[in-house]
This record gives sequence, C-alpha cells and structure tokens, in this order.
Amino acid sequence: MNQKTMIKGKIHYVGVNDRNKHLFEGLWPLPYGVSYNSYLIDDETVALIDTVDACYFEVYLRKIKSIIGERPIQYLIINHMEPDHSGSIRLIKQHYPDIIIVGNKQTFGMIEGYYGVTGEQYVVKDEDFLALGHHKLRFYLTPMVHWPETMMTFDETEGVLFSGDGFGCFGTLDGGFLDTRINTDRYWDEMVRYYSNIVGKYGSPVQKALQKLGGLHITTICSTHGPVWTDYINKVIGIYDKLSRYAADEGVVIAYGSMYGHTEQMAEAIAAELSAQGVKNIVMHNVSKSNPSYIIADIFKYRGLIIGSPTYSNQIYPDIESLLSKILIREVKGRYLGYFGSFTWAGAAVKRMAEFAEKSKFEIVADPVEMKQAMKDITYEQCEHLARSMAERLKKDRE
Ligand SMILES: Cc1cc2nc3c(=O)[nH]c(=O)nc-3n(C[C@H](O)[C@H](O)[C@H](O)COP(=O)(O)O)c2cc1C
Repeated sequence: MNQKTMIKGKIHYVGVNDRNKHLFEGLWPLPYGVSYNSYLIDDETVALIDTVDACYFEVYLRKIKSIIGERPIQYLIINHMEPDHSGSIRLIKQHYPDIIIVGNKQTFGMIEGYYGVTGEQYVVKDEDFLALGHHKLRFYLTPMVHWPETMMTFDETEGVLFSGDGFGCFGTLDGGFLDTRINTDRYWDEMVRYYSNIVGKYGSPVQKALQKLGGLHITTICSTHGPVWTDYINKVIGIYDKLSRYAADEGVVIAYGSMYGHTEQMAEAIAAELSAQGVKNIVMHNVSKSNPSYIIADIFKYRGLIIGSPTYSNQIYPDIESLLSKILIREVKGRYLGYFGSFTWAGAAVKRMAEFAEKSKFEIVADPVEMKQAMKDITYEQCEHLARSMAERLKKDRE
C-alpha cells in the first residue's frame, strides 16, 4: 500500500498545498496556508474527483501519473466549480481528451463559461449512479453549499464521501493528509473560520445537505480543503451542523473601533463587568487590528455580541461598518446584542448601529450607551448596566 497517497480501497489523495497565498478570496488570511484536495480512484475505470488551482498543475499531473502511469482517466467528476478546484479542468482535458466530465445541470454552463471546455458529458441528477468496478458512486446534489452547482459524491463501496467544500477547513497538509496520521489541533479553529467566512451565509442549504446525507454510513470524509477525516467524522459533522444552525456557546464578543482610546475604555468597562458577572468567554476585538475573519468566527462561536464605534464623519467608524455588513450578509441569527458609541460634537454612530440592530433581528439586551468625548462616572455606570444586562440574558439560557 502506498501510504503517501492511499486512502481506502482504490482511492488516492492527489491534492496540493498552497503555502504562498496570503489571502483566500483576496480577503481571508491564511496563517497556515490552504490545501486544494483532489482524489483519484484507480479502479477498472479511472475517475478523478475535482481538480486543483491551475498554478499547481505540473505537480498535480505528476501525482496522478505516479499512480496510473500512462493509463487514461475515463471520468472527471466535478463537485464544485470554484476556480481553486476547477482551475485545472482545461489542462486535464488537454492531457486526457477523451475524458467524460461528470456534473449536474448547473455545472456545465460554468465549465464552458470559465474554460471553454465542451465534449462528452454525464449530466447527473440527484442520486444518479456510476459504477467504476470495485467502487460504486452515487451523486447527491447539495445546491448552495455554497454555489448553485455544488454536489457531493458518495462511494457506496467504502463509505467515502467526497464533499467538495463541505466539511472543509483552512490549513495545509504537512506530510500526511489522513487525520489518523497527523496532529489535527490546528484545524479546528480554522474550520470555524473557514465555515463562518466562506460558507456562513448558507446555513439553511447546509442543513438540507446534512439531512440528505443523514442516512449514509460515512466512514471517510474527503473534502476539497484540509485533512481527510476518518476518526473525527462525528466531530466534523457536529461542527458544521452547529454552525449552520447558528447555535453558539455562552460568551460575548466585544468588537469596537477606537481612534484615540476613549471608545476602547467603554469596551474595557463592559468587559470587566461581564467578567465580574461570571461570564468566562469574553473575546475583545479592536477592529483596526483583528482581521474580520477572526471576528466573524468568534461571532459564530458565541451568543453575545457587543459592538462599539466612534462617530466618524457623521457615520459609523469604517471598519465597524464593514463588520456590520459582513454580519448581515451572513444572516447570523439568534445573537444577543448590545452596542455603544462615542462622538465629539454630533453623534451618529449609535443611530447607525440602531439601524443595524433592527435589520439583524438580534435580541437587544439593553439601551445603547452613547458617550460625549470622554469617560465620566455616568458612562461607567451605563457601560456596567449594559454588561449586566448581557450577562443576565446569557445566564437565563443556563436554566
Ligand atoms: C476623521 C474624524 C471624523 C470625525 N467625525 C466626527 C463627527 O462627524 N461627529 C462627531 O461628533 N465627532 C466626530 N469625530 C470625533 C470622534 O468621534 C471622537 O474623536 C471619537 O468619538 C473619540 O473616540 P476614540 O477616542 O475612541 O477615537 C471625528 C473624528 C475624526 C478623527
């Protein structure tokens, strides 16, 4: 058995690592890099599942050929068309001109549009089937997890789910790719950050996909990003299930902007009182310093959210405005909200945050606190009142 590529049965890992990209989607930092996973089934009929970013094509092709030599690949199964996975379709087609591309109705328009690739197709509907020999594949359409064409491929022989971006996470695969052969510690937080930022808006389609997959006996999850999961399947599915229900733990994220430190002092006063009230999980983010992907991840983790902003040119502080937009886009649900702001001559931030509060449909725990210029005794009292109200609301859920 070739432990460097072998997963189960005749399934091999042929993915690559990207240690060069700084920002995924040009937005989200990659401190541990990212992997683009592709899988090769070296059966009587050979199938390739998803491809990799085109930058890595040479190393990718070498991996494929190290397994099948000069044998042809009959099928290229496309679970997801995002270019970090579909990027090598045209090059694969050039090397394997007779390859039959497998996708659903939504897939092929995108293949032609992105890559000008046409040719023989197998257009699958939900639960259609493809036998390769030992491995027997069934296709499950999972639209909007997180593009319209997304689908998953299930190998009924060995119980292996090729899940596309579903169950994915950031982080390269350093040496091994199987969860049983690597230290998985660094992937858990990166899974929450990946889900909340990349897939986060699509909680309801993810729930539908989980229901559809609920009856399958899954022994292995082969996602397009991160480790191949065998030992931690329940944990991985549990994380995706919890996050897609917007369920969260007891705790409070305080995200604030501050130019000269006064709004920050309000945040400090709130945090100190929350702690005095017995709230243990308090995460403070200065939005000018924390990348928003970490703030969003924490907002998915915790039920309490307190936002603070100075008034800036009669508006909310720009980085707070951007954060509020990210929260609304992701349609985060079921959070308890408090907010506070500051100004020097005419306050606007608190008014604008009230508009956000209404749109978010979050439960507001107390009146907002608005401070003119600097902290006074009354500001401390108001901040502490806001914190106590948040703590009380969180504690109710303990009952
Ligand atoms: C570029 C700029 C624009 C500002 N615009 C307003 C404004 O429109 N209305 C206002 O009352 N204060 C305005 N301020 C004052 C800030 O709101 C004030 O300095 C801030 O609330 C203090 O909080 P901080 O110490 O946390 O930055 C502005 C300050 C700056 C630097």
